[in-house]
Amino acid sequence: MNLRTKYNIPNDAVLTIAGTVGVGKSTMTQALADALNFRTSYEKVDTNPYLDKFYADFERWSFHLQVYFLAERFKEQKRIFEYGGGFIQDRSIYEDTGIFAKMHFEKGTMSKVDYETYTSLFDAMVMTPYFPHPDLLIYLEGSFEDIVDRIQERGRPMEQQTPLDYWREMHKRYEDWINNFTACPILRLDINDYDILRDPTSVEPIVEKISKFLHHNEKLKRRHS
Ligand SMILES: Nc1ncnc2c1ncn2[C@@H]1O[C@H](COP(=O)(O)OP(=O)(O)O)[C@@H](O)[C@H]1O
Ligand SMILES: Nc1ncnc2c1ncn2[C@H]1C[C@H](O)[C@@H](COP(=O)(O)O)O1
Repeated sequence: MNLRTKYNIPNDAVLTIAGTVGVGKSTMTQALADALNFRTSYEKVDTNPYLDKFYADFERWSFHLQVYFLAERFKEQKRIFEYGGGFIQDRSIYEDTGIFAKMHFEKGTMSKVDYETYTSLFDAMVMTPYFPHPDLLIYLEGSFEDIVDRIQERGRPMEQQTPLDYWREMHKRYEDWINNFTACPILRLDINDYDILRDPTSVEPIVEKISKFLHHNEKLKRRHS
């Protein structure tokens, strides 16, 4: 019996994985998709035409990059909807505005007019009753030191050349962001509590937690309807 059946995870569920750069979202996306036999929706890094340029010059490229990410994630959202769910999504659309665009605006690497144009586009596309929110956002968290080690280990040159302060600022912002996040239910996982790379059996307790969470929320929804 596969884990989806064993833990009674609805086959149309949409689970999104959130967390700072390098925390382990893509690795978790693959592990959960394999365990549940779900499709994946990845953030494509290698084919992103702006990412390298952005890391070399934040001011010049931050608006272009945000618009690109928004378009890509929106297209993915449409694909997920067309398949009728059953997806694990590598990074949520909410992080683009709540973390990245906001941080670049507040740090002065995105102009006010660009930020306002971007947020009004984002709000019109996403913050509407017509936009399907995920059933669960799985938030991965860990210490700044562990996460920087992972960024180093993965070795993307553009990220290695970025000052540590950038990652420190992002790490802090993520903590504030998740503590105020309300768009959908959240399951928080500490990266020290599992090791899906070296121990494939560690995915099962995560699926069990997801199941409990989804069914608990389902009950709450029924009670309030
Ligand atoms: N559970 C884990 N234990 C140890 N290393 C991990 C784990 N998950 C991911 N990593 C490593 O951390 C790095 C970043 O992981 P990745 O999944 O690409 O992160 P993200 O998608 O959040 O940027 C990769 O080198 C990956 O192999
Ligand atoms: N919205 C974004 N703005 C700026 N940079 C972003 C955004 N979304 C992702 N990124 C960057 C961060 C990483 O360098 C790569 C991939 O992210 P990862 O967390 O490793 O999946 O894209």
